[in-house]
Order: sequence, then structure tokens, then C-alpha cells
Amino acid sequence: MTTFKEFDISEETRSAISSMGFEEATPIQAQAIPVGLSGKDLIGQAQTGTGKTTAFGIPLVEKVDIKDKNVQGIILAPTRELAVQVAEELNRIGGKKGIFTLPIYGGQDINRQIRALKNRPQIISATPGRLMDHMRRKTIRLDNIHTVVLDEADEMLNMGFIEEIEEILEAVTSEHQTMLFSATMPAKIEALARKFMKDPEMIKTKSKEMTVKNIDQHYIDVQEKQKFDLLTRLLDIQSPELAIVFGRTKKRVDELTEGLKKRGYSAEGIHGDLTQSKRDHVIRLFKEQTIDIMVATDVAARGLDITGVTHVYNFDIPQDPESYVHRIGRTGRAGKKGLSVTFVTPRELDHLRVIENVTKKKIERKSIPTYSDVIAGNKESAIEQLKSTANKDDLKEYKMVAEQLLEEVDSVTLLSAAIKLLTKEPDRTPVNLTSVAPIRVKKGKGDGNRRRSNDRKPRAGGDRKFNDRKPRDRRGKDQRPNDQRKKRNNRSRKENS
Ligand SMILES: Nc1ncnc2c1ncn2[C@@H]1O[C@H](COP(=O)(O)OP(=O)(O)OP(=O)(O)O)[C@@H](O)[C@H]1O
Ligand SMILES: [Mg+2]
Repeated sequence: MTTFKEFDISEETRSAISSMGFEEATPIQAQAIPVGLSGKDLIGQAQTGTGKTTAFGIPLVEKVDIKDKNVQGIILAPTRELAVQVAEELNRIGGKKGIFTLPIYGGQDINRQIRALKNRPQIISATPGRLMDHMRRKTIRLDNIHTVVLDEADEMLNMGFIEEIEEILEAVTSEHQTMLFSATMPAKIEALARKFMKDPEMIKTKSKEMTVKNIDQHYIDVQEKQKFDLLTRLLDIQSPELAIVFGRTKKRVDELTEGLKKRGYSAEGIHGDLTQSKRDHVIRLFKEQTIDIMVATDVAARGLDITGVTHVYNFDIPQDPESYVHRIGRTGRAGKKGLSVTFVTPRELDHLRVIENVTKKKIERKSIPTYSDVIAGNKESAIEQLKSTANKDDLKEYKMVAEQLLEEVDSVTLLSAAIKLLTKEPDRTPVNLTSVAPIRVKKGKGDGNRRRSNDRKPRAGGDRKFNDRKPRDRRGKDQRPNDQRKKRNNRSRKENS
């Protein structure tokens, strides 16, 4: 067990960490913080939800010279929401030392960011595209940077981002430390990462599996057409506190959200085609539990730390094992329990095996719940509702009627009637989704790294991730016209950074 007292850090930072409620350092923090503080380059790999943000946040904050008014540290993140979240965490860690971290991301008024930069943040947490925009305008200078962090490093070094990352790193001309973090680090990406680093120390927390033990991982073999009914059945039976439903494309997310609303669930969707203010709004509603289901593309797969997410449903099986690891990692964070359920159509079973092989974890098969399972689940919720109302609410004005009723009917019969009335029938409002083609394992490349090549062609999965390109275009990536590839890439950058 390592406590934060054991690190050679300032009193302010120690006190900030304690205000955040952290007592013991997590394994990645215990190993990475001393290396980070020593100034050495490092690659940190640890499972989702195990505190990697603080693992790089503490060394970064400790290295900032408060008298120096220049930007001294940059953190790059693949999505806007993550850039914001990381900035918030860094502000909690560095606040007591007077260190200010500013999030810089696409979709927000650039002039507003330029004004905020006048407050002289020492650290910037940015998405690559918008940072480059500021570099070109000379509103951010990188010549005094002593620390560069790539959060979700494998994603950042994937083909969708590599050019920006190279350009940004080349612009950091000062002597600097580079730290890379992610829960996944495919070998090819690690090799590529080393080119940007000086003899990096590799820190991997010991564990056979890529995913955390506290997530129960299930899958259900289901026909495409049955998926939506299955989802609503599971939602009724499992009553998640907060759930994220992942769909493969933007259109899919829109259709799923509409369908869930039609059946009376409080759900909102998030994907790269929405305005940033809509994206922010959805995240806010979800965080404050005004809605309890967030339907998302992979734009929400990485890094997001939302308290109360008890369930992750992969309505569509993820394209690659890394995406699976990150998606399900939105639950089961900081030691809490979580459940993930992946819907697998018969022709996708091979793909599921690829995921199991790469993550070194067997995913447990479950069968489709029956109608009577749903009724039993709904009865359970009705009983919970009755109990919590009995415990919390002021029932004075109902008590007299209740006593009168008890003179006519016995208490067990009365309560049974109340439970019956409160037990919902499953909503069967018809919902039609456009069906999507199954994801197939490509022959001879079933190593789970098939989109992680580091040649310079745009990656299929990566563009899909942030552009949410429909996997319909089943031509090989080399068969698509060049200008089409370029357009997709550019759009992806504009949308997400
Ligand atoms: N030492 C600690 N003790 C208790 N909770 C902690 C500690 N460090 C971090 N946490 C909490 O754990 C949660 C997960 O942390 P964080 O988001 O940094 O995980 P991560 O490893 O970056 O996950 P991901 O791979 O999904 O990005 C956060 O809510 C954070 O506040
Ligand atoms: Mg993280």
C-alpha cells in the first residue's frame, strides 16, 4: 500500500489530493508518480478507471514554476469532453498551488478561448486540431513547454491523429518530458510511440486481463431484429442507475435514442455531428442524473469518468478489442462494481472470440430474458418504489383513507393490489431501426490489431470512430477514391478537435 505521503510532493498538492478524498495511491499512481517526478519519459498502461489522470497530473503540477507565466505543460486528449474533464481534474490537483489548467477544444468560440488564454494558464488540456489552430494564430506558443502528456496515447497515435501529433511535438522545441497513458497499448503503437520519446520507462500494472475484475462481462447471442426489444427488456430487469448504450454510427445513435424515448425511457444521444453545446448539455443531464441513459458512439468510449454508471450496453459489438476495453471501462471505475452486456449477432460470434483473445478474458454467455423475467423485474421495481416511498415520503394525508380501506379489505390483499397496479407491462410501442451489417473478422488478421497499422493510410476504424462512418462501404480502404479519404479525415478533425 502506498499513501500520498510517501511521494516527494509539495504540501499544497498533498492537501489537494486529500481534499479529493484519495487516501491510498492506486498501483499505477504508486509506480508512475515517482518516475514522472524524476523527469523521465514514460509510458503508463493500466486498466480503465484506475486513476491515470492523477498519475500524470501530480508530476505535471509539481513541475510547474508558478512564477513563470508561460504555458509549461500540454495534455492532449482525443475528444473534447475528455479535454474538459482532464482540465477539471488538473485544476483540483493544482488549484491550491495556484496552477491553472485551461481546456482548449473545437466547437467552442475561439475568441472566447483567446480571452481565456490572457489569464495565463500554465497548463493546457487540448484536442489536437484546436491546439494547432491556436499555434497557427500564435495565440499559444509551445517554446517553454517542459511536459507533454498524451492521454489515451494509442488513440492519439492512431492514423486519425498522427499527423497532428507529429506537428505538435515538432513545435515543442524546448527540452521536455513526454508521458503517454492508456488502458490499451497495441505493440505497433508502442513501437511508434518510442520514436517520440527518450528511452521511456514502461510502466504496466500487473494483471493478466486488460479489463478490471469488478466489471461483470456478459454477452447475448441475438438476431439483429431482436436487439431493440432485448435492450428494453434488460433495462427493465436490470434497472441501471446510469447506463451508456453504445451504437456503431451516428444514425444508429439517433434512431436508438428516439426509440428509447418512444418507449418512455429518459435517454439522450451523443455523437460527433451534434453541436458542442448539445454535447455539453447531454453530458450535463447525464451527470446530474436528469436522464439515466446516454446513447453514444465511440466518441464517449475513452476516458470519461461519470459517477453512477452501473451498466454499459454494447448494442452493436465494437469494431476492435481496444474499443471494447474502453467502452465497458465507463463502468466499474475506482473499485465500484459494473456490468457490461454485449449484443452479438450470430455472424459476429467469431469477432467476439477475437475480443476475448486480445483482452484475455472470457465473456459470459447469457440468454435472452423471457417475458416473465421482465414482469418479475418490473415487479421488483414496483416493490422498491413502494418501499422507498414508505421510508421517505410524508404520507400523513393518505393514512386515514388507508385505515378506512383496511376495514374493508385485509392488508395483504390490499398491498398485492398496489404492487399489481405499480408493476408495468413492458412497453411494446413498435420501433424500427435501420439494420446494420455484421462486423466480420478479416481472414488472417484476427489478432485484434487489424486497424492499428502504422502505415500512413487512413485507418478504417479510426475514421469511423470519430466520423462514425457507416461500415457499409465495404470496399477496402485502398479501393476508395483518394479525395474521399481525405475529406473524411478532415471532417473527423474538424468535428472532434
Ligand atoms: N488514489 C485514488 N483513490 C480513490 N479514487 C481515485 C484515486 N485516484 C483516482 N481516483 C478516482 O478514480 C476514478 C477514475 O480515475 P481516472 O479517470 O483517472 O481513471 P483512468 O485510469 O484515467 O481511466 P480511463 O482509462 O478510463 O481513462 C476517478 O473518479 C478518480 O477521481
Ligand atoms: Mg483516463
